[in-house]
Amino acid sequence: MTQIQQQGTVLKASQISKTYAHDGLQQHILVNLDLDITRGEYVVVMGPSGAGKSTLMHVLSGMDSPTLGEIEFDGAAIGALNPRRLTDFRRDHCGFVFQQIHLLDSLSVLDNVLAVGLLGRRRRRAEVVRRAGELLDRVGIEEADRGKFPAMLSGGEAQRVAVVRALINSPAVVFADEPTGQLNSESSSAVLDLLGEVSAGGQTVLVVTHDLRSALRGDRVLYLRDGAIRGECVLGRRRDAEHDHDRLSRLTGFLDEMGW
Ligand SMILES: Nc1ncnc2c1ncn2[C@@H]1O[C@H](COP(=O)(O)OP(=O)(O)OP(=O)(O)O)[C@@H](O)[C@H]1O
Repeated sequence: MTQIQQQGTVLKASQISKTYAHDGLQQHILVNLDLDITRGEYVVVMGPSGAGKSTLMHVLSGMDSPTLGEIEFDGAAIGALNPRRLTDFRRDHCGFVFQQIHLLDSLSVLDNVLAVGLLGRRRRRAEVVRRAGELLDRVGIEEADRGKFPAMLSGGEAQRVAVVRALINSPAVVFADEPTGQLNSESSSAVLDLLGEVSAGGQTVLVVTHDLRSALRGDRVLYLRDGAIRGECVLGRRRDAEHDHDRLSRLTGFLDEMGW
């Protein structure tokens, strides 16, 4: 895998389809979908339940493979990687906030984060510990809670730890499926601020959400229905996204048009 380009397309999906077979019937979840994502872009995916949003995230991140079509990361087809290289790709370049990727029950909060932070790349432990502390502070996980095991956390706390774990390696692409689904307004803002910052710093962020406030943070909002992108709303970059009325009216207008 080559070095990440400084600009241009970081992730490209060409004519991807995903089909599942149920009782002899085929269910087409993604249908001939094309998508180009620019390095550093903050892309939001919205759409009705069952539209294929999570499936799209799984396929784009190499967690699952498309039935047809190709995904390229930085110009290299990830479908051509053998299982070991694919694991390396995910470890070195991707961060995940997916419901299916649970925290490890046998590790404390801090160790869950460090386990990912110390994987693969040679990084100084002290530096990883410092960064973990900084990120945990940012999402409001107190020092006293960092020795706790996942079973002792609320759903919202676990979700915030999962966000920190996804960011600890400064991955090129952060895939976040409903990262604020279990959070109150204050914690949501903390998580969304962090995602905005990493994107401003050049990392690419992909967020699936049903929440308008979360969607307002995106540079571009895609609307997925029946496995295809039915439209997109380019909001552009804006720091104070939640208080920008023009941005809100453009997004709500777009979502009305999409039948949301
Ligand atoms: N592994 C699987 N095997 C069979 N069907 C699947 C599988 N994964 C997803 N599906 C089906 O694909 C469809 C799309 O699911 P997906 O989770 O991608 O939708 P979504 O847009 O993320 O929905 P939601 O907003 O409710 O999370 C659903 O009908 C789901 O049942």
